[in-house]
Amino acid sequence: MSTEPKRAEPDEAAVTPSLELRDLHVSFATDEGRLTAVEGVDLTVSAGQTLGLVGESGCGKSVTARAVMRLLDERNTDYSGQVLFHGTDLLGLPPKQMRRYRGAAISMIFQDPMTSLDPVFTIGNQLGESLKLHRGLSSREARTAAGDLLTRTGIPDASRRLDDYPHQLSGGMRQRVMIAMALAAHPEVLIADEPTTALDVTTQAQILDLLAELQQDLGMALIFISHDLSVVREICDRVAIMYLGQVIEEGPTGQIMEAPRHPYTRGLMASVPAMDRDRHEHRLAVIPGRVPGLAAKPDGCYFRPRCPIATQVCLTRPGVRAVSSDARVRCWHADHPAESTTTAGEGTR
Ligand SMILES: Nc1ncnc2c1ncn2[C@@H]1O[C@H](COP(=O)(O)OP(=O)(O)OP(=O)(O)O)[C@@H](O)[C@H]1O
Ligand code: NI
Repeated sequence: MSTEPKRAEPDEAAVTPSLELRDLHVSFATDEGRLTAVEGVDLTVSAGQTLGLVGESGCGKSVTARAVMRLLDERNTDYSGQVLFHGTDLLGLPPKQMRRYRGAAISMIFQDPMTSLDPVFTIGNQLGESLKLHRGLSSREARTAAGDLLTRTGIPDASRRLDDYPHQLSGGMRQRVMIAMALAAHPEVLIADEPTTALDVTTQAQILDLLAELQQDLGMALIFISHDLSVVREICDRVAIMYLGQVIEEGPTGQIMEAPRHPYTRGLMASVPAMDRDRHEHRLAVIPGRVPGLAAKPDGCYFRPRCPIATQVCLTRPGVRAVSSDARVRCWHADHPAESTTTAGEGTR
């Protein structure tokens, strides 16, 4: 708020973005024709900042992340728009040059650690290779650094763990190792795609705390992908809510949580029991209906068939509107912020 005293550290506006997505579109050639999974996404994240990417299953969160990393199979994928890393458009890079960024300047961690850990090599071996490659360390230096990294991620008795294979570790420990792997190159941008979904509640909380702490210490820009608004509330500075490939609302976390404008965001909010991290099934049932397939996008506003306040105007596709200096929404009926629990009762215009 403008009435708050100025703090000593630079404010967000003064920081240049680490990563900027501009009008990103991602489509796939499929048997059903060309399907657009990401449609006009604009997002920015700066050093030291955490951006949450939220939405139900199939809304395009992972495709957005994988597009940034150029991890999608490019034989049947089309991109348009830009993914700017300090001004360089990653989408325009030849694959060879992209490899210099992927896993180095920009790193990603996944829900399932086994997708990034190789079962046939020890933890120390894998971490060490990454450290040698990205930081030019000798084998001996790499082993020491690997132990330090594991310690940093809260693995007890880290130097002994170096000789373990991934299957010898618990799920939570594997997730920590994966975080260590992702951090080995000192990335400027870290993308975490539902990194705690597969874990029990206690371990989830520990991993989230760890991520938040490392992000602060290392000053990374963090993109945190989740179904779960209650988790996002704890660690994200800003949130972008996605629906069917579009960002439908975006802004500072507090503002979005306290005064969501889009009916979809309100629905998500209403389905979050306070501070409860382990009841996905119950929550997702609260918004009636389900996310349509990409081959069956509705006319007009994509959320219209499920929306409690849709009117005639919603048959026309809404554009993005600024609702404050740093928040945007894609809805015809977003003029008045509402209590998060209120999803109905707004009249027509
Ligand atoms: N290679 C592909 N070819 C065709 N469609 C795809 C491909 N990859 C993803 N999709 C589709 O893109 C849409 C967005 O998928 P995405 O994985 O990004 O969703 P998400 O928001 O990450 O969901 P979840 O929360 O389940 O992880 C889905 O409809 C998915 O089926
Ligand atoms: Ni996903």
